[in-house]
Amino acid sequence: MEIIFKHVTHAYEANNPLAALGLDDVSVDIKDKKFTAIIGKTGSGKSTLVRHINALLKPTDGTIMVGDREINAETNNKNLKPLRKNVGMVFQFPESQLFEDTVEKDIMFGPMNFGVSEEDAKTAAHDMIKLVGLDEKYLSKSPFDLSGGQMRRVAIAGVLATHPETIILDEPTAGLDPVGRKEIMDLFKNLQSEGRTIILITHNMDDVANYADEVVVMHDGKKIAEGTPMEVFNNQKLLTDDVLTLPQSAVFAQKLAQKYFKFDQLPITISDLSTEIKRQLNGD
Ligand SMILES: Nc1ncnc2c1ncn2[C@@H]1O[C@H](COP(=O)(O)OP(=O)(O)OP(=O)(O)O)[C@@H](O)[C@H]1O
Repeated sequence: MEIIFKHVTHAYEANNPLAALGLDDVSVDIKDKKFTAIIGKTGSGKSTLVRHINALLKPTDGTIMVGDREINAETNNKNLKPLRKNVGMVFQFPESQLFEDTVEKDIMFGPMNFGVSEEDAKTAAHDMIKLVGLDEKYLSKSPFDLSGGQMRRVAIAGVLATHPETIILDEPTAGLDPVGRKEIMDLFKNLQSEGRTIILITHNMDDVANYADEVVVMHDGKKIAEGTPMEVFNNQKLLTDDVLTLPQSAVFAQKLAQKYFKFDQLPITISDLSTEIKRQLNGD
């Protein structure tokens, strides 16, 4: 689903003209079926931006088009269910939202809340637990007997069980080990290849380089850049202004460029870097 922000401003403290804006005149087009990463320092407005997509927050000014649904300052809270069914949101530490006494009931909660029958919700729970890489035997366990990584997967399964077309992830891998992180990121990339639109907030620049098609850079409530990961990580102004950090491969390439190698564009993934090094060593 295409999501278009048109001049969106969000004032958390509308009555205080001195307070910083959560969003300041942001226009951005998040493309259908793409994997878009939202990056920027702490407090730059990333979470505020994505919370407008399912109308958890309403703009003070401007509009957001989510498919053909418009969200603006006047949008009321009635009839938001179709939107929220279509836009699944995985918050930071989603396991903190688990509350049922079995994993199965927890995963079924979302679909049943959206009017799906108990039988279909059960089927969804069985399908989704496998999709997130857990055995069906976990369905009868208490979510609170699981490890942190397993709880995270159950919480994600609960969001996926409503079959949202767009999935918003607010640092979904925070606190996971590298293997757990890669498995979860690969899962989201697979969901994208099945036709979902993925929006990821992250502080992990390697995940941006490895998984995203598009990047939006936020700073002080404003969108200050957008483009492919290659374009954004090679944007000298962003680097000089210290608004973003680089993926590890690009940092390594910068070091190599001080002595032995020359890069017209900084490689941003291990595979790009090794291809470029091989090319230069062969004198191509
Ligand atoms: N509930 C709130 N009330 C008042 N101000 C808020 C509220 N939530 C966020 N803000 C402010 O809005 C601005 C943007 O915050 P936001 O949480 O969107 O940033 P972020 O980029 O997601 O940060 P982080 O990376 O730490 O999650 C910050 O100045 C923040 O202090």
